[in-house]
Amino acid sequence: MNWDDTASEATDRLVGADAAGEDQAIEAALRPKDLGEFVGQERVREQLDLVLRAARQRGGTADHVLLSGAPGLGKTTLSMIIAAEMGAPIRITSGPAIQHAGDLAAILSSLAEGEVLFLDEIHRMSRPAEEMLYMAMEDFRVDVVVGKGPGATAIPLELPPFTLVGATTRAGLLPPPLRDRFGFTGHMEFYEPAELERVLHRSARLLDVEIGPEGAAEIAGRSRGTPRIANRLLRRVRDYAQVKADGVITREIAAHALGIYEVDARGLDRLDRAVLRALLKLFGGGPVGLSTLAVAVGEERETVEEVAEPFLVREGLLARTPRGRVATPAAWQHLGLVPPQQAPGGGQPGLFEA
Ligand SMILES: Nc1ncnc2c1ncn2[C@@H]1O[C@H](COP(=O)(O)OP(=O)(O)OP(=O)(O)O)[C@@H](O)[C@H]1O
Ligand SMILES: [Mg+2]
Repeated sequence: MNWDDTASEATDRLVGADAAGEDQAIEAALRPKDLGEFVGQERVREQLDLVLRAARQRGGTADHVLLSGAPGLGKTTLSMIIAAEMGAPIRITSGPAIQHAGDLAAILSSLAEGEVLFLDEIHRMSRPAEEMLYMAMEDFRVDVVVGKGPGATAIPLELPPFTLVGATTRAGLLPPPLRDRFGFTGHMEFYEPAELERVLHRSARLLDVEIGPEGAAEIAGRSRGTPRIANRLLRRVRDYAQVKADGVITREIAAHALGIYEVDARGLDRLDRAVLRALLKLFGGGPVGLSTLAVAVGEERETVEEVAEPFLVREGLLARTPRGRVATPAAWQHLGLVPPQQAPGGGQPGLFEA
């Protein structure tokens, strides 16, 4: 068995960026179908638009495209848009699904001319498959090895021109020879609240939910810059609006509903706040070691480090220093607490220092 506790902990969260069970079915329905519908990511969209237009004008296939960015920012969505814009079919697979080079050879040799091959989690492909991919990308050719040992021969196989779209959450893990073979790399950024509001209005329309501008702003502010989270929070708020009110999502309804789910105004959930509160209240804002902090909140080290901390760091609430975890002034402010040095009576500075 291969239980990945950290991953399951992360996907169970309402504000987790990875796709959870319920998401997968509904995401297909909410996916923008063309570049015009795709919200935000202006730079990537503009660049990609040029790449695709030029390819269409030439009547050829588009260059290989690498999409990198955090989970839930729209990489899979964009890959489908690329195929749609090129009027090409799309084949979907992922790095972990390709165990052997032979698996990849089978997929590549069955591609139609101009087809888009979407390779999700491309950083998790096996080494031999990766090497086969180099040649396929560059020369549209693979060597299929027949037989074993000294009698083995490599039979070259011509491939029809195709467009590889690779997606990765960890661009840094890609070997440079692979990265270099993409004609275009799009880095997906976290979304601005105003962009998430547009995503929310669009999704609400598709889900046939009535939402006011302030309701959308309230949800957007809690969505951690991520459309997937925005769409998920929208569904929870919709339930609440339907059961407890007249179905219309206002600022008040959104704030109430997300309060019930313990997602606060900045998008922190119970775990995030537990970590911050322990850091502030038990350790005076740090520095404190990760293990000590994890014990204090009754979680595994990995959960604190991989599930809670990245967002706290991104939000400027927590810093990882060589001496341990340290809270920033914004953390005190967010939890409505006063740092010890400023407390009336002087507090007890130095008490928790190493
Ligand atoms: N720019 C956007 N405009 C509107 N909706 C978006 C946008 N980007 C993403 N979404 C929505 O967010 C959801 C998640 O997007 P998607 O599955 O493409 O993310 P991803 O980057 O592939 O995530 P992962 O890394 O987990 O595979 C989709 O349902 C999609 O509808
Ligand atoms: Mg995806």
